[in-house]
Amino acid sequence: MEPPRVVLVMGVSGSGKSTVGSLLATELGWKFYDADDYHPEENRKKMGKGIPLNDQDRIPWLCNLHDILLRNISSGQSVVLACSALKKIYRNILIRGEGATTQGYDEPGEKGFPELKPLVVYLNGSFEVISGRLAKRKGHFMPPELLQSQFDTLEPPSAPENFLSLNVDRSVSEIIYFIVDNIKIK
Ligand SMILES: Nc1ncnc2c1ncn2[C@@H]1O[C@H](COP(=O)(O)OP(=O)(O)O)[C@@H](O)[C@H]1O
Ligand SMILES: O=C(O)[C@H](O)[C@@H](O)[C@H](O)[C@H](O)COP(=O)(O)O
Repeated sequence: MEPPRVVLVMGVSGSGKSTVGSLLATELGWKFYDADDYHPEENRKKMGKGIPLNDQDRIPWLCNLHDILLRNISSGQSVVLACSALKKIYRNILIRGEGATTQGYDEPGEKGFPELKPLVVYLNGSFEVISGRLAKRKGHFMPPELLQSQFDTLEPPSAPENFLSLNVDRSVSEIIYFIVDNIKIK
């Protein structure tokens, strides 16, 4: 049997993480988690007031998501996670848990636990395209004014991260096709 896998769909607000992540999970028959659903109330209120989150706000949220990923992988369940994961240290926390705040990228994670080695799908796009999409999006707590701070915080994935960078100018179905194709050949 194939070992369980994780795909992390990341990018700034409005890059298409929730849209691509949920359809991808359906296509693959994997479980889908949207990190937005796991923000504590304080984080939602802060973003709702137009104040960007900082490391202190994000680290406990990311640690909780790490635990969720680990539980799924330990029970043999493959997962797609849509999460902004803007900085490299945030992605490292998703993979390795709280210890990642003091560990280097290549140091071993928690002993006795299966290692999470996600495929990181980075949805990249210009400020203009993404802000245009956010301006049209209805009923979401994230104010479009926070987009610049998201770009300022963003650290795109780089080696040795296992990543795929896809431009959001492509259609959602094309993006999903590329991801599924990449998963099949690995
Ligand atoms: N590749 C795409 N092409 C056109 N519109 C898209 C694409 N991806 C997402 N969208 C639209 O852009 C908006 C933001 O997408 P969403 O999935 O909510 O982003 P995120 O979860 O990253 O904030 C939504 O209205 C969605 O329908
Ligand atoms: O780390 C953060 O600052 C947040 O996670 C942020 O990046 C995320 O984008 C919001 O939760 C809004 O949700 P959307 O990404 O769905 O707009």
